[in-house]
Amino acid sequence: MSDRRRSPKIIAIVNQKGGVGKTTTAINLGAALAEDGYGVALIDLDPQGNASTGLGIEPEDRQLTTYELLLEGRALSEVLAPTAYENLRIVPATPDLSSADIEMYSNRKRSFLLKDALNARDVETLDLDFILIDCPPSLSLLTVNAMVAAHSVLVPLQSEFFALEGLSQLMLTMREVRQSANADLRMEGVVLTMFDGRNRLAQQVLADAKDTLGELVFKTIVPRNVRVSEAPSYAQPVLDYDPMSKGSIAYRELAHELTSRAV
Ligand SMILES: Nc1ncnc2c1ncn2[C@@H]1O[C@H](COP(=O)(O)OP(=O)(O)OP(=O)(O)O)[C@@H](O)[C@H]1O
Repeated sequence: MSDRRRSPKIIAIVNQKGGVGKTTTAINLGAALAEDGYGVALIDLDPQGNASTGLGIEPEDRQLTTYELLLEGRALSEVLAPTAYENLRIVPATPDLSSADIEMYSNRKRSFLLKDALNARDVETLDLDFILIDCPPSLSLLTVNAMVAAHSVLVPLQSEFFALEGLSQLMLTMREVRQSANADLRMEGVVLTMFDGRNRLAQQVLADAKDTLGELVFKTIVPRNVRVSEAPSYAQPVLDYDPMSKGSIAYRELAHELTSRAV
């Protein structure tokens, strides 16, 4: 581990399109970073709670969740749950979080609730290098909270028709957040997911993404790989379920690409 920070780097995993690989990337990038010895906390900010399920947190074990972190003043240290990986912990989510958007609106600090929770003093004592935030498929107040709290945004992009269409709206939201609440918010990068190199459309999406976004496109491309899609039903990251699968190799590469940049 090259650069152990006192304050973790906070990365929001965002795409308002559903089913593009946000949760899969949060779980497996988190697992790959943890495998490399980094301390990682994954915050499940999606009321579907798929990241929590995918990491084996049973619904009955989700007493303290992202909801309590955001709306009931619980500290990160209280709501973090262990996973099978020593270095990977998670703040789980339940469907309760779906009402958070509405409840937050009446709060004057509604966009800053997650930032305030992650700025609390206890966070520096938790031995964390990265906090990954798995966002819901919308640009709702929950996602805005993630962007306000984060140092950077990582966008999983599924290699399919219209993949790039939603990006301009996402960039616009980032610009608004920069202007109003988080001037330093950076684009960490765009990672192509579920990529099938034999598919001409996928190749076209990759070419278009590189044209539009240049260096912001990660060199690592996550292939479509059935082992990746099987792993959540065994409540495991694919890195555990099938360590040598193409999906596992890609997520390890993504972790290396991320950490080889200035953190
Ligand atoms: N590389 C991959 N190869 C095969 N299947 C994949 C891959 N990545 C993700 N999937 C599958 O695609 C589906 C959607 O992925 P995922 O849940 O990560 O997307 P999401 O963007 O988090 O969805 P939502 O917007 O609903 O939160 C899941 O069934 C997942 O297992």
